Parts: sequence; C-alpha cells; structure tokens
Amino acid sequence: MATHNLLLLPGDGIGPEVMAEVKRLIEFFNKKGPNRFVYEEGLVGGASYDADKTSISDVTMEKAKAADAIIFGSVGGPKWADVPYEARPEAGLLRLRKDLDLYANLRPAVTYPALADASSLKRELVEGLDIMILRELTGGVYFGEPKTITDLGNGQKRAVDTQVYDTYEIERISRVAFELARKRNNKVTSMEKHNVMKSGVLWKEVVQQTHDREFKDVKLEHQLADSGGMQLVKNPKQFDVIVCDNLFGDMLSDIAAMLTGSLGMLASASLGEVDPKTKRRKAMYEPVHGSAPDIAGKGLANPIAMIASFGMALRYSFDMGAEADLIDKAIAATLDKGIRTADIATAGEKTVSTTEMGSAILAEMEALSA
Ligand SMILES: NC(=O)c1ccc[n+]([C@@H]2O[C@H](COP(=O)([O-])OP(=O)(O)OC[C@H]3O[C@@H](n4cnc5c(N)ncnc54)[C@H](O)[C@@H]3O)[C@@H](O)[C@H]2O)c1
Ligand SMILES: CC(C)[C@H](C(=O)O)[C@@H](O)C(=O)O
Ligand SMILES: [Mg+2]
Repeated sequence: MATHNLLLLPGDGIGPEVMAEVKRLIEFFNKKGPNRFVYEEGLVGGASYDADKTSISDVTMEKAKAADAIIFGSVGGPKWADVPYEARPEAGLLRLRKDLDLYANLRPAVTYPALADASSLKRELVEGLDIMILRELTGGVYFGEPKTITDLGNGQKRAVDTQVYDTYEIERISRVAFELARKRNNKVTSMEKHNVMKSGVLWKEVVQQTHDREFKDVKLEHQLADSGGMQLVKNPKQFDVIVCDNLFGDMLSDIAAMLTGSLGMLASASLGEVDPKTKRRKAMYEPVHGSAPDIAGKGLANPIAMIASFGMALRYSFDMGAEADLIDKAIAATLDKGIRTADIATAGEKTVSTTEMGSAILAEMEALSA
C-alpha cells in the first residue's frame, strides 16, 4: 500500500469551492485503496496575505517542497487590489512555480463530445479536439530582471519588464514537448516571435537543434505566435503539441479554453525534474482558471478543471493511470447526461451547482468502478 502526501492550497475566490470537490475524490480513492492519500492544507494568495501579510509563508513553502504533490486552487481578487506589489496574491503562485523549478506546464485542451456546442466556435471545428499546450513556466518576462517602474522626474514614468531565456531553459522544455508528442500524434508546433524578439530567435534555433539532435522522428513546425493564435481558432485540430514561452503560453491556453467550452474545463500540471532523493518529479496541479471573483461564493463554479487537475496528479505523480482514466470517463459520462454548471450550459439548459456537479461525477465514478 502506497501513501501519498499532498499539500492542498485552496487559495481565494472559487479556489476553496472547487477544492472541496477534490477532497471528496480523495475520500473516494482512500476508501477504494490500495493507494492512500494524506493531506495537509495551507494558505496561499490573498488568504495568506490576510493571515500573515505575505502571499505564501516560508513555512508553507517548506511544506510544498516536502509534499509528494501540491494541489492548487486559485488566487487573487479585488479585495487585494491595493496590497504592496511584492505581496499580491499572484506572487505566491509565482514563487511556488519558481522555487520548485516547475518549468513544464502541461495544459491539455480537450473538447468533450457533449460540449461541442458550448464552444464559441462551430461544432465541426472543435468536435474531437485533443491538443496539448506546453507552456514554459519559470522563465521569460515573468521573472526576467530588471522589472521596474522608474519616475523619470518630468511627469513621466518608465515601466520595464525583461524577457530572458537561456539555452538550457529552451532545450529542456523542447525535450518535454517532443517526448509528449511521441506518446500522442507525433507533432510539435513551436510558437515564438523571432521576427521581433531576440528571445524568439534563440527559441526557434534551440527547438530546431534539439529536434535535429534527438527527436528527428517527430514532426516539427515553427509558427509566429500571433498567426499561431489565429490558426488556433481557425483550425484548432491541425495541432498536437504546441510549445511556447511563459507569456504566449498563458494567453494561448486561455484562448484554447474557449475551444473546450469554458475556462472551467481546463486542467494543468506544472512539472519539474525528478528529485534525486525521493525519485519523484516535483509537481503542482492547478486549473488554468483564476479565482473568478464575479461568481465566487455563489456555488456556481465549474469544478471540472480542478477535478481533472487532480486526475493529472494521479497520472503524472502517482502512476495511477487507471484511476485518472476513471475520473475522465466519469466527467464524460456526467456531461453526456446533460449535467451542466452555468458556464457550460447553452441557452435554456437546466444548470447545477458546484457541489451537485461534484456529486454527479462521484456517482459516475462509483458506478463505473462497481
Ligand atoms: N492560477 C490562478 O490562481 C489564477 C489564474 C488566472 C487568474 N488568476 C487571478 O484571478 C483573478 C481573476 O482573474 P480573471 O477574472 O481575469 O480570470 P478568471 O479565470 O478568474 O475568470 C475569467 C472568467 O471565467 C470564468 N470562470 C473561471 N473559472 C471558472 C469556473 N471554474 N467555473 C465557471 N466559470 C469560471 C469567471 O467567472 C470569469 O467570468 C485575478 O486576480 C487573476 O490574477 C489566478
Ligand atoms: C495568476 C497568474 C499569475 C497566472 C499566470 O499568469 O501565469 C494565471 O494567469 C495562469 O494562467 O496560471
Ligand atoms: Mg492565465
């Protein structure tokens, strides 16, 4: 019997609401065995700021480093609009990613058959869609220095953000892209802007070299990120794995969310290298969506992105592929029965609450594993 230690970080807004559904899934798997999950909860984001005046405490960071996996909800919201920049809720999430070196962010965009009409695109464009956006998560303009606002003294201010990429950062994310593609449809599309950015020139060069050296069997295409975004909504099924930098990946994955019907559907895994001591990959599982202040506290949030992120934890951290498949099948079966939270309902469809959606998925899991 294996025991897995999880750190749950529900965060702010809808984070705690969708995390409550993950706790029910943990109970389900603990009852079923033989794997057992033990979890501790911690504060992150605005919730942590309110308690400790920091977006994540050193104590919570230590727990994150020690956990077998972190399950993250969401952070941020208007309540913390005026806190110092360094202590803003989002800084806690960025510190987790950076300090744990979680450089590979897998953001699959899968359109469930029952939801093809919930997408803002035509059914035939998205039906059967299954693409993987691989976002570099610990470099680029998110972390480059300098990052400043300077008063120029003439009534003007100057803001500077810096995009930085070293060869090794591009090489390691490229490898993940090619390895993922080998297990999927064997195609990688790399997106950057080498026509404007030096980091784009290096990105394209290193991805190509890594391909030519180690992954000649995988089909590689390069696309400028702006027209790549256009292609993503024009003909999304042409893609298999898309690999891009931190900022382009942030934007392209939110765009991809609408191919699946809602941001409430998009799960993600943020992975680092294998820890030599534990032999386990450092990992955090986080839905792509944020704290959704417009619907927080109302029981309206779609828990599927969070539940599917937990499913990714089973698959990528705990070698529980069959259990991860069970979650995916239960989500599909629930959607097939027409059960919808408001974000994925089409006009006139009856909607359910966050908890009701969680209960429906659990019921399908019970039925499928009976
Ligand atoms: N990983 C994270 O913690 C994360 C990610 C993105 C944004 N944020 C933060 O969240 C706050 C709000 O940002 P935003 O409004 O731009 O993005 P958001 O993702 O929170 O919400 C965008 C829209 O999608 C809807 N939505 C998102 N998740 C949903 C779900 N599970 N079910 C139903 N509808 C859902 C929201 O209601 C909203 O209309 C900001 O402070 C931002 O920095 C945090
Ligand atoms: C909250 C924010 C820091 C984060 C990001 O920009 O990476 C979010 O938008 C995401 O997509 O995970
Ligand atoms: Mg984002």
